[in-house]
Amino acid sequence: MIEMKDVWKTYPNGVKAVNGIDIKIDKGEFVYIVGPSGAGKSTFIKMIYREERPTKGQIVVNGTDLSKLKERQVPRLRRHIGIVFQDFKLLPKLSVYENIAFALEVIEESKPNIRKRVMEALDLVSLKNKARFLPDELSGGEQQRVSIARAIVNNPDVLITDEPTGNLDPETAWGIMDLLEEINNKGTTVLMATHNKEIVNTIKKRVIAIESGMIARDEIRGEYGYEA
Ligand SMILES: Nc1ncnc2c1ncn2[C@@H]1O[C@H](COP(=O)(O)OP(=O)(O)OP(=O)(O)O)[C@@H](O)[C@H]1O
Repeated sequence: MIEMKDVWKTYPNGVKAVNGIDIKIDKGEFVYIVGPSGAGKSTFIKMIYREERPTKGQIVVNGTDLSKLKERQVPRLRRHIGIVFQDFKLLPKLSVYENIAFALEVIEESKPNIRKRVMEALDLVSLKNKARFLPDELSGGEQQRVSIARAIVNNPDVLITDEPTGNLDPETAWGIMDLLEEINNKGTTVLMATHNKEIVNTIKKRVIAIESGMIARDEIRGEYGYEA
């Protein structure tokens, strides 16, 4: 599903963010990416959806060798990858419905099809009743649920989340975790970069720890392993 072979990333300013990573993540896994601030977690994640390109090494996602991917083929890769950010990144002037539909309209789905799929996604995140609301009329947890609905509306093979609970209070964060587990149980691979010690130590999953751009630990049912 996701495979990295001897992957390195040096940014143009000389920062060595990833220093020789080998990893394999299978279809249907749920993986936490943990590690100190600045360790390279976001860089690792960004390379999977081709937001950043490695300086060296091979990355294969869903059978596609990303180094062979032309710029115009990147949207097709992203159709198989849902992405959720800490700060939601919803479009402020579009309604909840439109924010989610936007992800489908760009791939030229028919209107009835869009409606069906957006409402299914909203149903999954229990927000059908807020379809017409604007993002800033929602709580943080609701906004994060909208961003998850947007990420999964294309039925992606992989859901990548970078600190999805970072801006949420603890109770809301647990609700987001229920949702990510539900999505994972339907077969979607979930990758979650997080600093949330309590969640990692309670909902046990594979833990990949990155330190100084290298894999420091890779455990099947791991612990967070750092002070919160
Ligand atoms: N676009 C960039 N240009 C230059 N350096 C960068 C860039 N993005 C990240 N870095 C540097 O690369 C290193 C790894 O950053 P990265 O964001 O991947 O870490 P992280 O583990 O996600 O950190 P955090 O937990 O704080 O989000 C850091 O030293 C950071 O300053």
